[in-house]
Amino acid sequence: MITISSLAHVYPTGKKIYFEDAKFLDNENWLILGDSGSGKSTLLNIMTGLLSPTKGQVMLNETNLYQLGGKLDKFRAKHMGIVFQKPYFIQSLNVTENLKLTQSLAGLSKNPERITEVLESLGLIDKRDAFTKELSVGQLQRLSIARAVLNNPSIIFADEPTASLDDRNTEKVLDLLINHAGRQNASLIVATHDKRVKEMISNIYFVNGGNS
Ligand SMILES: Nc1ncnc2c1ncn2[C@@H]1O[C@H](COP(=O)(O)OP(=O)(O)OP(=O)(O)O)[C@@H](O)[C@H]1O
Repeated sequence: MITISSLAHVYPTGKKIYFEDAKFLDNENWLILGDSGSGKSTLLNIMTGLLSPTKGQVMLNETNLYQLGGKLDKFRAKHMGIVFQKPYFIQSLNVTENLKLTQSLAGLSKNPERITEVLESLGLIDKRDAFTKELSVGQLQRLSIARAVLNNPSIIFADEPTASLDDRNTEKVLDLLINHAGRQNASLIVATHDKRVKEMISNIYFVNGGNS
């Protein structure tokens, strides 16, 4: 479960954004909706520990993210899966090596069986030795999901995961995300503008920019 309370962020430009308190429970799928510029990415960055909020707190179960100090990066790698709008991978490593890196950044021991299992479930096993530049956009997005679910995180975040995908791949990618989150009893939190995604997830958290 992830809980946000009294969250607000002020950018150096003076732009202030306030966020309603919320609890996102295990096994729940949520959409983060809001107009362009309302603060969806800001919220995801705060919830993933990438942007320290000006005020308020983020608790993942019993852990207060912003009290972790130097342990935050390893904590994130172990307990959170993140799918970004544009997948980025280490170009000089192949698919399997990129996933091995995800295990080691979380301080986990090597688990090649888990890598095989995840690649199989995402239809990427025949690409295990390929370099990421050899993958299509849809395959890269599935590899992002592989990386996000690999360490069995308790929460999976996705920021506009379907923006560059056609209808068929959008449905596939969303199905896979929902499926994997469900299998792991994780919560899934998706920020999107995509109407196609809105039909597939029913819990909605609105970001209204908290104009002030
Ligand atoms: N680094 C920054 N410095 C100053 N202002 C910023 C910064 N990042 C975002 N903002 C401002 O904060 C507000 C929220 O931005 P954010 O990217 O979170 O919105 P969003 O809802 O994700 O938008 P979109 O749907 O267009 O991606 C916007 O007004 C934006 O201009």
